[in-house]
Amino acid sequence: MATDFKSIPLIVAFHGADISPLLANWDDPNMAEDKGVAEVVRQLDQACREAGFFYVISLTISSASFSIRQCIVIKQKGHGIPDSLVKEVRSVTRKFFDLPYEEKTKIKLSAATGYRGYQRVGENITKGIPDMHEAIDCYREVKQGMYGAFSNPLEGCNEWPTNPPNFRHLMEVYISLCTDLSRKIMRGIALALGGSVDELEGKRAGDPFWVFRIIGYPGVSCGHDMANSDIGCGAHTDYGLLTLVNQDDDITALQVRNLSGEWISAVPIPGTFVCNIGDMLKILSNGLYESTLHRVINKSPKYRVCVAYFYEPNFNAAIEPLDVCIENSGGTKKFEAAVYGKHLVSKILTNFVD
Ligand SMILES: O=C(O)CCC(=O)C(=O)O
Ligand SMILES: [Fe+2]
Repeated sequence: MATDFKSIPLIVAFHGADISPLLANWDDPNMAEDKGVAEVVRQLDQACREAGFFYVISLTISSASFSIRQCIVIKQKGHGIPDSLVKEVRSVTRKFFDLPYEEKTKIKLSAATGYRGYQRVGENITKGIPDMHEAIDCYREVKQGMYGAFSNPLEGCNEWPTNPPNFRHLMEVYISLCTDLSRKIMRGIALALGGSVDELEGKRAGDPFWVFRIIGYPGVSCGHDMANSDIGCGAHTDYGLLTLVNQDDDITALQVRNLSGEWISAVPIPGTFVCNIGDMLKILSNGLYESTLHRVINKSPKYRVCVAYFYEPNFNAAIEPLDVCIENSGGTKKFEAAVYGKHLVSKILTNFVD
């Protein structure tokens, strides 16, 4: 939202590049001195300032059809999420949503399940309006009394379907790989903000919470009542640090708002994640980075699948602007400290009607 961007910047991972990559050097304490890393960090900074959204690509460059001039280059080694797994995650998601409602609702989300599980189309609410999507919501486990009273609503284990049979295993492997990838990207963002490599670890996000949404958006001809709303997911910002969106390759539906209020499509690029920054990173950066408004409208006749992984701070972290960001943004602290878990719980409690 910070500028009038007209497209989402691209960050590319590919074989054979001679630029030393952020992802291959992520655990090197001196990684900031690597020229290749410095270039990635510069471009991450630009993407976060201008759009708050960027693509990360895991294809070989020859199979990607876009202008290399726009790309931020990261070598593939160390990326860690095979494209076959990324696709399989969408494929089992589609199989689950294809099941009859009676089957899906066996893992129904409710206050009693810690807001984990399946929700039907229209059950999730954004700013008072039902969203035209169905979903399975998952969160990192919260044990009873783990963080005190404020975490009570989220206590519980995830509700996984038994059909398709490999669903849970696949998703858990995927979540773990998304956590690793996000941590590496956040190291680049920490440097981009002028902090140390581990600025966004330890008490801030050394033990990161995660949120995981498995989402299906009916197409316009799928028989759902579109009279009330054709919005798959209403305009919102994400709550945490960094989101990795794994979307269908053939449907353009995710839209991102720029400074003048235009909605810019995050056109799918096969083999990529769309990444965006959340409210907690906006606070940490003292507003240098914006958590950009986005929404989803599926105007296609086809059913759209999206699997969104959200990398978050420690659940009980008090998040406030980094000193270096206050200095770099005029010296005034623009946000008071916010406890991440409280922010999350307050959002979740307004997302559902009883
Ligand atoms: O469906 C998408 O592309 C994005 C979904 C989203 O923005 C969210 O779940 O926060
Ligand atoms: Fe979102």
